[in-house]
Amino acid sequence: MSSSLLDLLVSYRGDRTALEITTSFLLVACGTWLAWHLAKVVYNLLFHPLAHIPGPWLSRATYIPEFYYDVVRSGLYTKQIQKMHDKYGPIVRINPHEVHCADRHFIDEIYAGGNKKRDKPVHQVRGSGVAENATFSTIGHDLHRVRRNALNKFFSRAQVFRLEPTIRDLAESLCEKILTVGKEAPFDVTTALSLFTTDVITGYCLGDNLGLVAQKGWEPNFREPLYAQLKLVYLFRFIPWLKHAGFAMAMFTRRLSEDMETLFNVLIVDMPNYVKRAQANLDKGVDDSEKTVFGSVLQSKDLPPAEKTLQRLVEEGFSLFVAGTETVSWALTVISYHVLTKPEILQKLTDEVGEAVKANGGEVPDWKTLEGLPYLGAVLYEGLRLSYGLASRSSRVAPVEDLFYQGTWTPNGSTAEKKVEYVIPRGYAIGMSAVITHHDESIFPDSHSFIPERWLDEKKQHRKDLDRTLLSFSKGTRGCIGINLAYCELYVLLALLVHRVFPSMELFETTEADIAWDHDFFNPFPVWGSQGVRAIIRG
Ligand code: HEM
Repeated sequence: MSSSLLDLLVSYRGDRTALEITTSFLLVACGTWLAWHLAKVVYNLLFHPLAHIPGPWLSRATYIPEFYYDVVRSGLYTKQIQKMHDKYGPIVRINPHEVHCADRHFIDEIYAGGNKKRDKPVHQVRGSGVAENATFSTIGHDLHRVRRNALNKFFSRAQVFRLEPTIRDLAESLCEKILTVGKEAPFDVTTALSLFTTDVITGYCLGDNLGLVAQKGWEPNFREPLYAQLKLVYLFRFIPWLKHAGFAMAMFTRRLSEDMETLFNVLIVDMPNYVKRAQANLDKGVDDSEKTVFGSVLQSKDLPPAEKTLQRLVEEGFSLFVAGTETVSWALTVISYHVLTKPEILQKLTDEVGEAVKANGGEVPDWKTLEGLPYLGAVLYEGLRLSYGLASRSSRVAPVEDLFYQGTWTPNGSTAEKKVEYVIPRGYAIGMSAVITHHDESIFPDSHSFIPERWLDEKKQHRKDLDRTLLSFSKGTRGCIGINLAYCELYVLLALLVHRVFPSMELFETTEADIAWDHDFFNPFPVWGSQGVRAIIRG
């Protein structure tokens, strides 16, 4: 405190020292702060609209447990949520304003489609970093519908069929690269696959792929920089302004790593240029709405001009880039691990794909034909189940209707089934987590094992009832828009890997711990210190 201010304070209260006045002021401020928070705790526990939902008192009263487990302990809150379900039942309150559900029968209510309105919770969306105006991060249902409709056509099945030859070329090139570069030294499988997924998404959405598969080795790639961004998502939920500081810092330090430098060049230099190019083409009357996502969005008649600004489109592009790379490469990594460690599964898969290749004149058939191969499909679905998509919960808010939950629960140590009924009032978040639902033993027995056969019925047909519980792509109006593109990539690349690469590929110093979910930052992460899934080409 400056001496003139001290003088002033002393002159006002001559009988007390400035120190005493300052101390009193601080005590009053702290007391008010404490009283306010205590009042909030009492309100949250006793009078809040979610007060009737069970859960640990500290989670019902404050965000402290979520902050502690997700930020301080790094992505561990989902595990605590699992424990809460074990103790309190299928519906639990995990923070003052949010409920979590572990009952698959409620999926269609939470992740509703059609005309039911579903917002995303603000707390969750804050984690989306700088792409806060992308479709993925849109909070309100109505704005989300407008933004998503503008993208829908570009991600339709018909559009993916049109671009399948490009995906196929890249998949063939990746197999070639693995077979040659993979002979020299063990390589990281996820990184190799992410070169393909990055090229696909940039080629598909921007019209130009980045040429990562075509480059000589595995570097540069975006895996580490993207993971570094993901590791901040929970921190941003609690301190949202940090995302701008974090972005500025990353800009400042980007020259420290070649990968970071390349990623930032794509996001900050290339992405705006792609938007400008699409706008220039539109102005010239050139129709590239089927070639680039920006061309498609700029031509949308439903989207008002405010939604077509350079900044918003760059954020949309950034979000597509992130959503479309790690998800696909992680699913294929998990599948590769299981197939290569289970000879009987590899054999069945090789036989089925081999037959299809024979019937197709020696070539791996197209996506449509591959979709008809039951065992290949079963392996893919089982891989999607155990790679989870998003590992952290994804919640929805029903803004104009209360949700009624009715279910049953048998508490631990009891044999008696209890009826459970709750109303989740409108305006409050409720979500589920794939890492919990995908281990519901009532529908996926021996759920931690990789068993493709569970997806096949007696007639070797795909079991649709299991699909209804698969949350890998989420469900409803906010479900994955890239699902067709993802399936095309997964079918085509997996069939090529089985036919051409797996016969000479061996895992290198890799165990199940390298793929099993240990913690999460949106995406699932294996145990700290994991060296990743590594492999080498023999012979
Ligand atoms: C195996 C691959 C993939 C998985 C497992 C996956 C999973 C998911 C999940 C779980 C969501 C819902 C997110 C939420 O609830 O907040 C989602 C949304 C989304 N995904 Fe995917 N995804 C995959 C591939 C792709 C691809 C290739 C793209 C391509 C662009 C993509 C683009 C998106 C977008 C834009 C959204 C937001 C949709 C919206 O909010 O309307 N995803 N994805």
